[in-house]
Amino acid sequence: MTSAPLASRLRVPSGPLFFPVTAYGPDGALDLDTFRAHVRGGIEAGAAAVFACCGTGEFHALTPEEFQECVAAAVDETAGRVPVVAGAGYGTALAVRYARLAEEAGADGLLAMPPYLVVAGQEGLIRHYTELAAATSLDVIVYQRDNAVLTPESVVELARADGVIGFKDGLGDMDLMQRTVSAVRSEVPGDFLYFNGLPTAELTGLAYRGIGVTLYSSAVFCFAPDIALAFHRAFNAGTPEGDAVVNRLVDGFYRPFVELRALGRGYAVSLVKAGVRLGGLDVGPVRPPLHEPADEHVKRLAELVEQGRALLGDAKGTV
Ligand SMILES: O=CCCC(=O)C(=O)O
Repeated sequence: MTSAPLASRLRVPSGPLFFPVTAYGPDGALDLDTFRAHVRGGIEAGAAAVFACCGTGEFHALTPEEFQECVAAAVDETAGRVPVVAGAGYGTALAVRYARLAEEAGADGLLAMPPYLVVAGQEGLIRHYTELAAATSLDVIVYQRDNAVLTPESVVELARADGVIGFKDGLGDMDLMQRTVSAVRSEVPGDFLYFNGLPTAELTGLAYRGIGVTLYSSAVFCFAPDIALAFHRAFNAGTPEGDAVVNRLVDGFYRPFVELRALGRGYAVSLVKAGVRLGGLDVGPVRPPLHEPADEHVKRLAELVEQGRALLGDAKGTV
């Protein structure tokens, strides 16, 4: 068990960053046993970190009590082998409450989900994230998406703030992200972490690597860990052979998956959860306001996973 700082444990991950789904029983109640099995399976498959109760984990749908139970279960299942990062969101008061619940549950860090509803200005967003980082001993990764879009100047200020160790981009504006990476590199000494945090981050992995962002979140790891691991190995090889495998997986699996995911609102969560069920673990449905994917889309997902696995034979031995 290591007590190394979170940033050093995430900087060069030995495997994918795992964003588990949250399991519910037939009655819609939290199913901790199945959630534990899902987390255990991801760790045994090679996850380098567990990001519990984040977007894919339906942070928005959990009560504070359920949130703390899930984070504690993830901490227990990892047993210090890999870090557990927990979501913390809504307005500052609630985000701080979630942060304290995560700290009590033994989490190693926080992923700062966007504030709720309001489209705040930069001054308010900076106050929000710095107050969240000051509220507990947990380091914070700021998550840019939806109503939480930051200017490069704001990220420079946050990179200087105590307890803010990284920035996860879920927006996908490469011009903005390049200007942000450049501004922080020019003005803040140290090694700030950046993550490609798009819903299916592997699709744009090479583009983000081109601007120096090599860390990414993997939702595919939830339901097709073998495909996500093959991608991770090839992507991190940084060789022409590895990049050729990356492109084969993008062409034959990730692009068609992203195009399928685009067919339904909330599919970045509900289709991933259906994929976990296809793999044999009954994690239950999504909670409202999300809805279940159409049967034909789930059938197509099963076909895509088989198509992706067929590509793994080609990748064997390449990386
Ligand atoms: O690529 C996966 C995105 C997962 C994520 O960012 C989240 O669950 O919050």
